[in-house]
Amino acid sequence: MSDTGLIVRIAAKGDGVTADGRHMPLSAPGDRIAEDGALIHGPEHVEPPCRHFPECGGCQLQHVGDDAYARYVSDRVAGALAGQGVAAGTVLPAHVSPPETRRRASLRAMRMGKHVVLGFAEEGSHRIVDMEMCCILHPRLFVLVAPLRGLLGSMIAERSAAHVRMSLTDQGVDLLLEGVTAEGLAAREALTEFARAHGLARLTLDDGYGPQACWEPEPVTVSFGGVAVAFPPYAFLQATADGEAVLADAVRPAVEGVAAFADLFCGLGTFALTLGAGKAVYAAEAGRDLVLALKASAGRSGRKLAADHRDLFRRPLSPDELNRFGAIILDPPRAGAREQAAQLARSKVPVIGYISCNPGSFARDAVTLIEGGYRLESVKPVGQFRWSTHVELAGIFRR
Ligand SMILES: C[S@@+](CC[C@H](N)C(=O)[O-])C[C@H]1O[C@@H](n2cnc3c(N)ncnc32)[C@H](O)[C@@H]1O
Repeated sequence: MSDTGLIVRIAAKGDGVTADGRHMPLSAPGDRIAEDGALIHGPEHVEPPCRHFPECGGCQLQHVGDDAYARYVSDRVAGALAGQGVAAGTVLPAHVSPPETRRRASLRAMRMGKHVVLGFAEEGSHRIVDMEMCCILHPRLFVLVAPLRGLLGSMIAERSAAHVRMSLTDQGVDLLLEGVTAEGLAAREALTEFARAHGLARLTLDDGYGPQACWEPEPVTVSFGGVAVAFPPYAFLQATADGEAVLADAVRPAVEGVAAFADLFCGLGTFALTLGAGKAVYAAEAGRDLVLALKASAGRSGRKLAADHRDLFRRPLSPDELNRFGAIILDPPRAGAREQAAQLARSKVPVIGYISCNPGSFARDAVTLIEGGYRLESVKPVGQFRWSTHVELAGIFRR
C-alpha cells in the first residue's frame, strides 16, 4: 500500500489529515485510509475510554493515544505561530491534564416524559447525550449527575432545556441551576435537602428572573496563593487545578525579581495572587463582581494589590501606565488582546507573560509585540481540556 492514505497529523478541528490534505474524521496519526475508503487503525489509534465517545460533545480526540494527543497540543501552538511567521526561542513540552480532573463544567438538562436527560450537548447539535460515565469530570462533580436527574424531574418543563453549571470550590461543589423552576414549599425543601444530602458548598437557582441562593452554609471561596476569594456562582476558574499551576509556573519567570507587576484580564486574581506575594500588584478586569471579590479579599489578606474595574479592549493601559511595572501578565479571553498588545508594543516593559486560550489570537498579538521589539523567549502548550480540540498556552516575551 502506498503512503498516500497515511494520516500524518490531526487538524485543528480534530480530523486526521493525510500528507496530500485529505481529512478523515476519527482517525489518528499512523492510521491509513484504504483504497475503498475504510480506515485501518495504526499503533496510535486507541480504544476510547468512554462509551459515549464520539457522540458526546465533551471530547473529540479520545481515539488518539496519549503521545499523539500531546503532539497535537504542541503542534496546534507551533502551527499557529508558524502561520504568522513567529519564531519561539523554546517550545517547552506540552502539559496535558490527567483524566477526571475537570473542576468546572456546564451540562445541559432536558425532560423527556418522566426521564431527565443530562450531559454535554452533542458536538454541532442540540441533542444531549445522557451521561452515564465521564472520563474528564472530577469525580466530585460526576457523582452528582445521577441524583440531579431525580431532583430535576419535577422542576423542568417538558422539552425545555435547562443548564447545570458546576464548579469545585474550597468548600465543595458550587451548583448553579438555570432554567429550573422550584415553585412551592415542597420544591424549595427538595432543593435544600438535595444540597444538604450531597454536601454542596452552595446551590443557586436561576428560573429566568436572576440567581437566587438556596443554600450556602458558609461563604463560597476559591483560593489562589493562600488567599481565599469570594466566588460568584460559576465564575471563571481555570478548568483544572494542575492546568492552573502549570500556567502560573510557565509565566513565573516573568515576575521573578520584579517589585511591581500588572495582571491584566485578571478574573478573580488567579495569577495576581498566585505570583504576587511580597510584590505590588495592579490587577484589571472588566467583570465587576470579579474585581469586587478580588479587592475585598486582597484587602483582608494584607497583600499590596490594587484591583481596577476596567474594559481593556476599549481602555487598554497606555505605555505610560505600563512603564510603571517591571512585568506584565495578561490572560485575555479567546479574542485575544489586540488593543492592549498594540500599547505594550509601544511600551518599555522588559518582560511580558502572556497566557492564552486561543493559539490563533496569541500568534496575532505576538506579531504586534515582536514588531514592537520583543522576542518570544518560550512557549508552554497546555491541554487542560484533555481529549478536546481546545488548546491553551503561556508565552514569555522579553525586550
Ligand atoms: C481567560 S479569563 C482569565 C481570568 C483569570 N486570569 C484567571 O486565570 O482566572 C479572561 C478574563 O478576561 C475578562 N475580560 C473579558 N473581556 C474583557 C475586557 N474587555 N476587559 C477586561 N477584561 C475582560 C473576563 O471577564 C475573564 O475574567
